[in-house]
Amino acid sequence: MSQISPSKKQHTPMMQQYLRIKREHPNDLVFYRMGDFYELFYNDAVEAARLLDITLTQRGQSAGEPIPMAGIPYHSAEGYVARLVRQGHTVAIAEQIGDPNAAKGPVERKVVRVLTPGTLSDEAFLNDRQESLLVAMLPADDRYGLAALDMASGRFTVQALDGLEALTAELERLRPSELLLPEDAPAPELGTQTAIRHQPVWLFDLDSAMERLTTQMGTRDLTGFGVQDMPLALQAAGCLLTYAADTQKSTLPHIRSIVPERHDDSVILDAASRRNLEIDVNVRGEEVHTLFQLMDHCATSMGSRQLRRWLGRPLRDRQELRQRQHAVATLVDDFVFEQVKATLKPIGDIERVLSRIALGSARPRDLVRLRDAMTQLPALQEHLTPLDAPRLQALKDDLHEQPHWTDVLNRAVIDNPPVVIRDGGVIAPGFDEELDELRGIDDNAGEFLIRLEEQERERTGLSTLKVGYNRVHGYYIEISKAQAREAPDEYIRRQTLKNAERFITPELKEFEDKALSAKSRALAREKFLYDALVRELAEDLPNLQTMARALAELDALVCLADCADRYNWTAPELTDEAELIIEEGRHPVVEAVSDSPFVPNDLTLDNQATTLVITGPNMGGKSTFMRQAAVIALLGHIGSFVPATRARIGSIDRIFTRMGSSDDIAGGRSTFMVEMTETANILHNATPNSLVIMDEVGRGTSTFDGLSLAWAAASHLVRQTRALTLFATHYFEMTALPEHLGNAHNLHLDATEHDDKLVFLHRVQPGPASQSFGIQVAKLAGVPDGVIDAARRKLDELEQVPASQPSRTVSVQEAPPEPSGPMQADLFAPASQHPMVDELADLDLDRMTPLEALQWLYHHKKTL
Ligand SMILES: Nc1ncnc2c1ncn2[C@@H]1O[C@H](COP(=O)(O)OP(=O)(O)OP(=O)(O)O)[C@@H](O)[C@H]1O
Repeated sequence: MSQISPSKKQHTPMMQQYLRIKREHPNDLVFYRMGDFYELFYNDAVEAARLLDITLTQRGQSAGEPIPMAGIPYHSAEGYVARLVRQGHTVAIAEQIGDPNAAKGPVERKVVRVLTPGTLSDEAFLNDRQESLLVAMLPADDRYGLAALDMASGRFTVQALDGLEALTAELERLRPSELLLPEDAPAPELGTQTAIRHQPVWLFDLDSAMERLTTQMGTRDLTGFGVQDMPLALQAAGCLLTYAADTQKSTLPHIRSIVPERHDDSVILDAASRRNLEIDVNVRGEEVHTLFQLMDHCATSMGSRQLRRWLGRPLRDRQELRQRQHAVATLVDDFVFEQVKATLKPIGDIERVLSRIALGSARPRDLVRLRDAMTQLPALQEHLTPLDAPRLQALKDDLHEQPHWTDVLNRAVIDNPPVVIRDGGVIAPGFDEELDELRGIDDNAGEFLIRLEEQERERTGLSTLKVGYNRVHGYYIEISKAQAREAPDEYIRRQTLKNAERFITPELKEFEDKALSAKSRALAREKFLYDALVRELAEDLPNLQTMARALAELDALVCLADCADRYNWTAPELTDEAELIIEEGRHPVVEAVSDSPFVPNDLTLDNQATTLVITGPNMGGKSTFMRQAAVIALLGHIGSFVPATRARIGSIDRIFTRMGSSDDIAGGRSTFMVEMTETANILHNATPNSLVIMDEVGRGTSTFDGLSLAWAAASHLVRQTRALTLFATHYFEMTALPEHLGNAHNLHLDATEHDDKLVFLHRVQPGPASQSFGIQVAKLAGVPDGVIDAARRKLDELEQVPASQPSRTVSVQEAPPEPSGPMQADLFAPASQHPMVDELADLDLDRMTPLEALQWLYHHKKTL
């Protein structure tokens, strides 16, 4: 493949210019503007041709070698750029900025913007219901500084994290589009959608970061933002801002504050729990059947993104939650939310419009959207004024009317402007006298030409004479070939066509000069007025951003009220105890997608009952019951109503879930290893205020190992951690736990056999389950009859195993569980007569090599 030749001298001047630009953007695909095309050269061309499936051609030669080239029409560039950026590439747009007529040599060109996955603000590139985040991360030992920016809204946050687990959880929550990290740091495990960019270490320097941040915020220091104790995060923030500003070639005026997100302020969900609870992506990584999808009835995309943020970061601040809840209750009353929602509906994505205004890339329709939003403010005021909720009143104040802007935008912009300002036709008549005058000349042109045509036809007596205009040759008088010879002498030939001749006259030329200059002057004037308007709006950004954020929050609150009404949710009582008490709770998503009626269930987790051991058949509803408890706790912590007739939700600090996982092949960990890693995390980090959900812990290994581990983990949670724990298991032996530990209780779900059919009741009852129905469920799942019969026979056989043999299960009475005693010995108690056990007891492990031990195991395994 042709490489860029190192010798610059031999290249054409244009190529020299290109290579200069390319040298500054070695890692970007450079879109080099040439007339109506963006051209890519050399390796960029090859890469783009492959990625976009466009033709790879050649453009002459430079430095004695052919130049590979691929071109994209300027008008359709947006779609191509979007595709490249979505695939994680970066694109540098080099525009012509000089005047082609004035330039000697190639027109001056400059990179005006670099488009990267995490720094987009254009509508065409973004998912309107989801943020696209640029995140920078700085590791130091086992601590991490993290900064996150949503370029399209200017929301900028920082946080300090302890440990890899916390980092993974945060990255899972933020799902960055692009991640910056020092060049010497290894990239963390992430979803494939994140583009990783290593940055020079010096970009993370603390002093430069402080300088950059204070300049950005226009403050002397950062004390006002409460971030001074987070140096690592600030270093990451500094690097992030440098990178972001560099891509936009702008100072990013819409970033006006830096918000610390402290771990302790929110209910922490680790990465696995976020996935298990299917908050905004389901376990298959899709958005269907998620809590977010169920709840997102927001009127605006700003509201949807706010709701997603709330769900992603449930809060512990009771005051804040109570205020939200009060607002939701007020909106539910008398269905006020319906009116407010209808008023919000016509409002566009003002948050993103304002960012484009700040970045100077706002389009005419953005201004119309802003105007339309402002038109709704009086109605919102009217709806909100009588409502007695402090949060709604605060929002009402932020949504005050904007008479100045409503007036200016109404006068300035026509109703349905074109997509871009390039060809004019955006500024309304009557807004600017000079523009009106220039347009007047242009508008009168039509009349003048008709008059001229009539006059000339009459004067010359030529019936085929007509006056016309084309872009290349300008105005002309056209006469058919047959009559052309009779054209008057002062007619000057301009163009010869097959059947006609075209002429110009001094009068028409004079008119042309005036009309064309009026046209281009009008266009220039219009662009000037448009830019001035955008600049003026940008100066009022703080006020306008407050409005946009209030709109987003109001919309999200209205959405919570809508859900409360639509799904029949109620206000939970938020308490400060370590408790979770639910009456007739439902799982909102299962309820919504299920054809059969959902069976509501109660739950009490408090200091008398910290652990509930849940047994019951497969498909009985254990996972659903546990998940719904977590979802209800989570909803309570975003200020929402919950799917239950009553709920008391204590102050929950973390939600842990250990549920069925798959192999982490990429990470080189088996199912069992993943399961144990997650269990270890819970045992280390859960507190009495944590909600812990354990589903079938231990099933990934042999029965005895699994049961022992499950038992030990559950006992630890009851005795040491005292976390609010739901523990579902298929080990019936686990139901003996409550006999030994007062704070543990049994619950079960049941099924009955009716006419040889299995009917799941889905009703949670006190006490342990009586049987497991595993074989019946297998039958239901379509396992062949022959296999089912064989399984039944095997089951009978196992159930008749004499007590001296290792049994399939350990009955409740036999169950070991002297909690303080050594678990393993107890569990093996019924099997102690087995000769292998005696032999095992006689082994002198201290004198055996690992290999000998392994050989012993192999030997006995063979005899099984
Ligand atoms: N309370 C309920 N009311 C109605 N249907 C329910 C209820 N709970 C669960 N279901 C239905 O039963 C199905 C199985 O539930 P779930 O996965 O919770 O069972 P499980 O006991 O955890 O099964 P397994 O032990 O095989 O994991 C759900 O997909 C749902 O359709």
